[in-house]
Amino acid sequence: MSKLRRSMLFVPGANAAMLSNTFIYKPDSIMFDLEDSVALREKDTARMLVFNALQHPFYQDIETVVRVNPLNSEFGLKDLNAVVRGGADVVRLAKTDSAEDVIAMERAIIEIEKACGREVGSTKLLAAIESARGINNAVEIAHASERLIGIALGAEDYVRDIRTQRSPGGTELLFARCAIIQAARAAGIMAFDTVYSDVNNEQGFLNEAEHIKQLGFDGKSLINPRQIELLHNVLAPSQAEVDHANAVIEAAEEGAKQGLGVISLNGKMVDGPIIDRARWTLQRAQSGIKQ
Ligand SMILES: CC(=O)SCCNC(=O)CCNC(=O)[C@H](O)C(C)(C)COP(=O)(O)OP(=O)(O)OC[C@H]1O[C@@H](n2cnc3c(N)ncnc32)[C@H](O)[C@@H]1OP(=O)(O)O
Ligand SMILES: O=C([O-])CC(=O)C(=O)O
Ligand SMILES: [Mg+2]
Repeated sequence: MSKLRRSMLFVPGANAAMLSNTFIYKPDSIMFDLEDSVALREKDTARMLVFNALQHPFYQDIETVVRVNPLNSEFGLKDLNAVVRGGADVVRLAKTDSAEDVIAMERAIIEIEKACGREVGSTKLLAAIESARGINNAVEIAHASERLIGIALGAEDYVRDIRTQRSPGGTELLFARCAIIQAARAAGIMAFDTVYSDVNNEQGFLNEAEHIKQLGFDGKSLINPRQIELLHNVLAPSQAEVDHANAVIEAAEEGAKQGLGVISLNGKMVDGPIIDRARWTLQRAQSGIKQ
């Protein structure tokens, strides 16, 4: 079973209090941020705080992702050094516009891994696409490095770039979301949706979570711990789905004994993709059932 990455919680890198206790909320991944949530005058402090947090025992049993500043900024290479040496599992590239951005980041990581004795290839990458140009290049970006665990949408920057704003139904993001899903699946990597910024709007968050589940995303970037359980519950299969998946597997096994490739269950066709889907539902159920 591939690693679960339903919830990836952003934590502002300069916020010492949040850095010291975020692990208690148990998101699937913690995403320390050195980029847009950190003020310019706090960049150096944030880098040091995140470097220390990465090495703390509390963060050894949870996946750590760090969003670094772009390499062409004055902070990018310093961030990368701290993050790779600190032992982050994954580096998140912000504002990825092209495959070259990923390749440049990979080259820089290789140098640092060699210099600090970290196994070459052990630092994974996650590319966030946040512009029209990036969406146009999503396929190349998704294939740009063996280190990529996935690609993600960054919608706040994206809507600014295409000159609109986010709406409750997300019409303005449909093209970008589908482009990301398509590119990720074709490359065999994961797809992550963007943050929902209206923190106190629980119903709006739930609607968006249902929408991105239907589109096929593996998970979503989050900005607040209250969003974690809500998201996990939306992404979990219901008891009825689990019961149906078990019935499909049983019927498929019975059909296989009789040498049948396609069978009927309660008047509905069951064949290869439907059986695969049932197995996937049962795998997801191991992490919880919808309440
Ligand atoms: C467009 C982008 O780039 S998005 C990515 C960058 N942005 C971020 O990282 C923002 C992360 N989120 C936050 O900073 C905050 O959640 C805010 C500012 C959005 C809302 O803050 P608040 O209104 O204080 O949140 P809330 O009242 O729900 O906080 C409850 C508790 O959760 C903690 N908390 C809130 N957000 C986070 C977080 N992202 N990570 C860890 N802990 C958090 C608070 O410190 C508080 O803890 P306490 O009870 O021990 O005092
Ligand atoms: O990647 C995200 O979801 C957050 C972000 O930077 C954006 O929306 O611009
Ligand atoms: Mg952004």
